Amino acid sequence: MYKINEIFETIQGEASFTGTPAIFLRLQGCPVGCAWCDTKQTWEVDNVYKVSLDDTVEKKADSDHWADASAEQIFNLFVDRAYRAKHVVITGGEPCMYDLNPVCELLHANGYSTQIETSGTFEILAPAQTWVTVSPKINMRGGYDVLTSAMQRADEIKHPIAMQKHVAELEELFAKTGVTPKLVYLQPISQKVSATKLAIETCIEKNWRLSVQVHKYLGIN
Ligand SMILES: C[S@@+](CC[C@H](N)C(=O)[O-])C[C@H]1O[C@@H](n2cnc3c(N)ncnc32)[C@H](O)[C@@H]1O
Ligand SMILES: Nc1nc2[nH]cc(C(=O)O)c2c(=O)[nH]1
Ligand code: SF4
Ligand SMILES: [Mg+2]
Repeated sequence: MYKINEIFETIQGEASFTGTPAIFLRLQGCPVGCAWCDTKQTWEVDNVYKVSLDDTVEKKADSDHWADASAEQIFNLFVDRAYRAKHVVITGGEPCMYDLNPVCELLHANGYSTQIETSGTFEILAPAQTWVTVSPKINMRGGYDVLTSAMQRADEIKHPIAMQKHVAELEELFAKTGVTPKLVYLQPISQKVSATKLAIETCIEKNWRLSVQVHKYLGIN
């Protein structure tokens, strides 16, 4: 069973798949505790806030309500809701707290592509075809060995930044893990003007890419 915070259809607003119609599956629970996290409502799994699956679909506002669902229930819901997107983004919270093989395999068998957004603090349990976006949480909870294997598995790295030290810690991580990622995105934290300026300058300097959370500028989910 997966604990679902919300399910909605939108446009992927971050990194390589920006602009791609996608169904978002947001899972409940994350122990990492990033100060600037924009989905703090997903951190705790409180049984008081357990609701029915229908009550987690296309939420009007962020909430810490969640529902249990199996891979089959998730897929059936996509069909019932007549979602048209064929790309599924599994995010959270921290989705790698769950074994994502069952849901990804079922979705692949039914013609969907899958993508995971993860902090690299838990082992990634997902099929080889799944696109993995690692947003490495450096100096946060989670072991270094797990983070290294997540970096090796990653199809893209997406790093939220606001200060020069965030750039330095990313480069230190590349040196420490010996991983030179194919695709590196810098994502300004919370659309801050100074963070955006730093990200633009750094991307040009290092030939990395910019990810600006397009959905937030558009005011969509
Ligand atoms: C909310 S997290 C959920 C998935 C997973 N826990 C992770 O951190 O990758 C999804 C993405 O949003 C990024 N993010 C979270 N808060 C942000 C913020 N305030 N500004 C920019 N990016 C943010 C994360 O680093 C991650 O890349
Ligand atoms: N449109 C849209 N794109 C996203 N890309 C990553 C998201 C996330 O919260 O993980 C996200 C999100 O919440 N909405
Ligand atoms: S790891 Fe992801 S969900 Fe967890 S606190 Fe950090 S940004 Fe938020
Ligand atoms: Mg988001």
